[in-house]
Amino acid sequence: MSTSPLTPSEPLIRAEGLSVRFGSRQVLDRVDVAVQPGKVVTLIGPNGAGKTTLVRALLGLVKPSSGSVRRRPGLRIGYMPQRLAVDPTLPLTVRRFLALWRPVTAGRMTAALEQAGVARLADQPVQSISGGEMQRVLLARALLAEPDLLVLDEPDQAVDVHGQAELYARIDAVRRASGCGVLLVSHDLHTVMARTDHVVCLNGHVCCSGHPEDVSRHPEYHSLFGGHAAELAVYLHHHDHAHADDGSLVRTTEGGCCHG
Ligand SMILES: Nc1ncnc2c1ncn2[C@@H]1O[C@H](COP(=O)(O)OP(=O)(O)OP(=O)(O)O)[C@@H](O)[C@H]1O
Repeated sequence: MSTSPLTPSEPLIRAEGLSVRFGSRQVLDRVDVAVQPGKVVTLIGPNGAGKTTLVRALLGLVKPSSGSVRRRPGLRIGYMPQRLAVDPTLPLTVRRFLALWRPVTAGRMTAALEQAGVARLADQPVQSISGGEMQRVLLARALLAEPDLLVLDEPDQAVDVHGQAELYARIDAVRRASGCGVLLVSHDLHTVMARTDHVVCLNGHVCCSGHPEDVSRHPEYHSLFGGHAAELAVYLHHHDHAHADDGSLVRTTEGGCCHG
């Protein structure tokens, strides 16, 4: 198994045979995943499946017990964690909160706040903003890195349905403008299926992975997500097309396979 850095013709980041143990408990078992520039890869799986652990191992925050994580040299990663505790006693505006981690120019700060749709909150105390607004502030924080790879751990939690659509539109706009790759953890199967290039269905190991439509037909996906999976299979059945760059319809083929 190679441990050398990835070249420009390879993905931005790649995990191969990645296993993680916490004490005697094996949380990840020989997981393979890779993110290409400009593509969205989504990790789905039940609670405790190891999604956050996989993200943290990719970021170098958790040490694998075996396997490798390789990156392009100099890869800039913007990470939006599931949550970030803010000390309620610290008098911090959103702007100052965002500057806690790295020196930021005023122009970069403004751009990140605008890209995340929170420019109007810049001078509000960070403790006073809502949960959904905080998610977008955390997106702005990830964007300050000017990332080649945006890693978003459940960005849609605490966000209402309207807010979710807007949040995903913003993430999509960033991806299109910068060409960054996106690695997403989500429990929102509808969003995953509609907005993802590649899905990895995780439950300690990779149950199945591939194009969302292919994964939605996979028996392991159905056994993990039960009734929700069936609803989506019906929904997806009518979506046997894609859109070309000019907006025209392109029929896509039925079938395909999943890779475990
Ligand atoms: N630092 C740690 N030490 C011990 N066990 C841990 C640690 N981090 C995670 N775990 C355990 O590993 C398992 C996987 O956790 P993880 O947070 O990766 O799951 P997840 O798929 O992200 O779950 P969720 O959907 O609930 O966020 C859980 O059982 C968790 O308790």
